[in-house]
Amino acid sequence: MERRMVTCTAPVNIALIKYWGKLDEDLIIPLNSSLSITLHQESLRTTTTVAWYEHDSSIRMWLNGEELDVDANLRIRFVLDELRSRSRPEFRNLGFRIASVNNFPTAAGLASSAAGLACLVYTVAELIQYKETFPGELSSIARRGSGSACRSLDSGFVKWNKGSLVDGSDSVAEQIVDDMYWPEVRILVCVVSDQKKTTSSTKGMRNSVESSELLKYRALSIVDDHITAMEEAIKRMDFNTMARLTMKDSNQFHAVCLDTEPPIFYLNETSKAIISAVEEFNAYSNQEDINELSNLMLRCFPPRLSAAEVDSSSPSIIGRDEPSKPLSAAGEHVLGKVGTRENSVQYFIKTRAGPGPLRMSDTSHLLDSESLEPKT
Ligand SMILES: Nc1ncnc2c1ncn2[C@@H]1O[C@H](COP(=O)(O)OP(=O)(O)OP(=O)(O)O)[C@@H](O)[C@H]1O
Ligand SMILES: C[C@@](O)(CCOP(=O)(O)OP(=O)(O)O)CC(=O)O
Repeated sequence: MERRMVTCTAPVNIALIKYWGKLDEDLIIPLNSSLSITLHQESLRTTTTVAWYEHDSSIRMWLNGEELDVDANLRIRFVLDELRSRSRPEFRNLGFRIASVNNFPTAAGLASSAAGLACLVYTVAELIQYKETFPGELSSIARRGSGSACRSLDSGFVKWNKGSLVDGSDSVAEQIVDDMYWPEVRILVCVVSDQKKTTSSTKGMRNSVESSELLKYRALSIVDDHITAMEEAIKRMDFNTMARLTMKDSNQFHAVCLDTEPPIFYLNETSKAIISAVEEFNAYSNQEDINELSNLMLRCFPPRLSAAEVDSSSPSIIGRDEPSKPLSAAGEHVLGKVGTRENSVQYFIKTRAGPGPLRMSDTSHLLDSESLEPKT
């Protein structure tokens, strides 16, 4: 049999209206619909290579060079078994060899599970040459790997409909507009910490479902209206409404975290100072220019790392070595109020909306074609 190996990349998505809480833990059916922006893969991406293994049905997988215990990772197993069962009959007893790398910190709140599981699903689907039998079918498989992953299979702005069927089959993602629709939108990611979060999203949302009264109110009475308003704002390219709703939802999500027993603290003093600085900047100016904002952020939060220390190949990283530029009057005003906090931010990533998963050429494979282990 011809050896088949496929390599693809997939994007990170950042929720503007957040998914937090499951109606069904096993099926990963969310309590509420959510909506995200797909970030450009020139900045943040997962790359995954999947190869068939002809000798038996075993699965081995390496994440960022370290071998994973696939048997212990039920979600990855589920996704792979689900897709393998949809391959041609002669392939169903074969194994997989998989290598994946994230070009950004894993499990630090930068949606690595979203990019990672979306990439895995897309790459295996390419390998087995699977065509969706209904719109969103691949997103419903990715959802079983990690809820937010279902939103990383499309470009631009994407909505995950919670659905209403008990088996979760209509809990799928759909694109609102693609990445070319509103090309002016820019995203500045402030990496405050690149360490693993102390509470994973899965555990955190489980605790919130069990203990937060605010979460129930949010899911039942607030989110649907916010999703409708957000979708309309995106379609008419109304930046102020989109930004206001995004902040409202993010603050509400952190309020739910505080309302959880035991309380979850994802924001630290630096994240709060960043929020205040952006609020000041918006209140004082009509500036929609990302360069103005990033100049100000660099002055208020001079980063600890240089771009080369993070990833010398990425043009989107703004680090310690970025030359500082003169501030506008608004910037000077905010800097005067907020002050300077050296080394509290690791680095910044300036990016924009981008495409969904992409298939790479054969020269990009992460696995050695003979040993089927990661290339060194
Ligand atoms: N490239 C990848 N391929 C497959 N699985 C991955 C990949 N990257 C991350 N994961 C899985 O996702 C887990 C991390 O998910 P977790 O939800 O804790 O963090 P996060 O996604 O970075 O943060 P958040 O969901 O809050 O944005 C990893 O432990 C691993 O199981
Ligand atoms: C705060 C969030 O990023 C939570 C993401 O949670 P996950 O999708 O990582 O959770 P699981 O479904 O348990 O894998 C909000 C969001 O992306 O919508």
